[in-house]
Amino acid sequence: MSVFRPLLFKNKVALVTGGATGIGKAITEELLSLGCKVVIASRKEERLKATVQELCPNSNRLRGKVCNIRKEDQINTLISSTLSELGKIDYLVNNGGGQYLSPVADIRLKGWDAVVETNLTGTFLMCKEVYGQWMRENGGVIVNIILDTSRGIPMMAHSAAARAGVDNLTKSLAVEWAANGVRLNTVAPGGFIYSPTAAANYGGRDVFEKARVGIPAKRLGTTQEVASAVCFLLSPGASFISGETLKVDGGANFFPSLDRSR
Ligand SMILES: CCCCCCC/C=C/C(=O)SCCNC(=O)CCNC(=O)[C@H](O)C(C)(C)COP(=O)(O)OP(=O)(O)OC[C@H]1O[C@@H](n2cnc3c(N)ncnc32)[C@H](O)[C@@H]1OP(=O)(O)O
Ligand SMILES: NC(=O)C1=CN([C@@H]2O[C@H](COP(=O)(O)OP(=O)(O)OC[C@H]3O[C@@H](n4cnc5c(N)ncnc54)[C@H](OP(=O)(O)O)[C@@H]3O)[C@@H](O)[C@H]2O)C=CC1
Repeated sequence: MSVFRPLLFKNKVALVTGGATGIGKAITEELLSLGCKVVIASRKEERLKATVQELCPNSNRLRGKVCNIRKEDQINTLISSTLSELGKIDYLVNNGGGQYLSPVADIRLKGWDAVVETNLTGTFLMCKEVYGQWMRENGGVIVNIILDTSRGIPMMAHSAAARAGVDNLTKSLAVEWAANGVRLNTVAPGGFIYSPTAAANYGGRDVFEKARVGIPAKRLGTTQEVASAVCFLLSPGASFISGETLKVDGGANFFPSLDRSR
């Protein structure tokens, strides 16, 4: 059950990238339950269709739109078509993203560029376009999902660099756009929020289970727990919070050792 008051969200329009799977799907579910209209956007049409069918089969409060956030023209169309269909964009959640595991020595330039384009440039383009087409005149709230990069991320250095860029971009925009009524914050999940799609990218549930020892709470995080943090930051309850980074990691950042061999 939602911990938020539905009235605060009723009839708001939210755009969630990567909203068909994992954390994004949990955010979508929470926003729908609060009365929002939601547009989910990502590359694979079949995932979008399946999620729309599962969560909202009999209404058009949930729409899926194919968009690769590495493509500026596709982002432009995503924003303009959302505005022409739904009339406004109150909330943007930049959740779509990812990377692959590799030591830095083996990362090729093409792979580095792919990860930076997806996570940093994609977020920059989404923010810039939604601001230019709507939020500059009308205000709004943006939440960017990153990884917690505060101690670096060995084997994911490309993504860590890109996500740290998103974190800092968020702070700059929070200042630049404050006078236009736009708030932006970052949510930084610790490494191990279990979802089937996330696990599939990293060798299955076992890889996530092994991380428990490094988490003071001794359990994995859930996608719903990330969704709650996102909805708090979107809500009027956070109306004087901007440029902040909220970690959702069960205290893992403060744990002295992430030695996963124990
Ligand atoms: C020890 C376990 C740690 C678990 C940590 C858990 C914490 C984090 C969890 C999450 O982030 S969950 C989200 C996971 N989801 C994803 O990561 C999915 C999205 N990922 C991607 O789409 C890709 O990783 C991408 C690189 C961002 C985009 O890939 P795409 O295939 O679209 O790019 P291309 O342009 O085709 O490839 C460019 C280039 O990139 C290199 N590369 C891509 N994938 C890999 C790979 N798996 N291994 C090595 N290299 C890869 C490669 O150089 C590609 O060029 P070519 O060699 O194919 O010419
Ligand atoms: N699970 C975890 O432990 C953690 C996850 N995160 C981050 O949270 C976010 C959600 O991850 P999670 O739900 O776990 O994993 P998922 O793999 O389920 O989510 C990634 C989503 O991003 C979308 N996506 C990827 N590349 C693009 C692109 N170029 N354009 C548009 N959409 C794209 C994918 O859809 P499609 O492939 O159809 O395009 C997918 O829906 C990601 O940014 C992830 O890195 C951060 C910390 C920890």
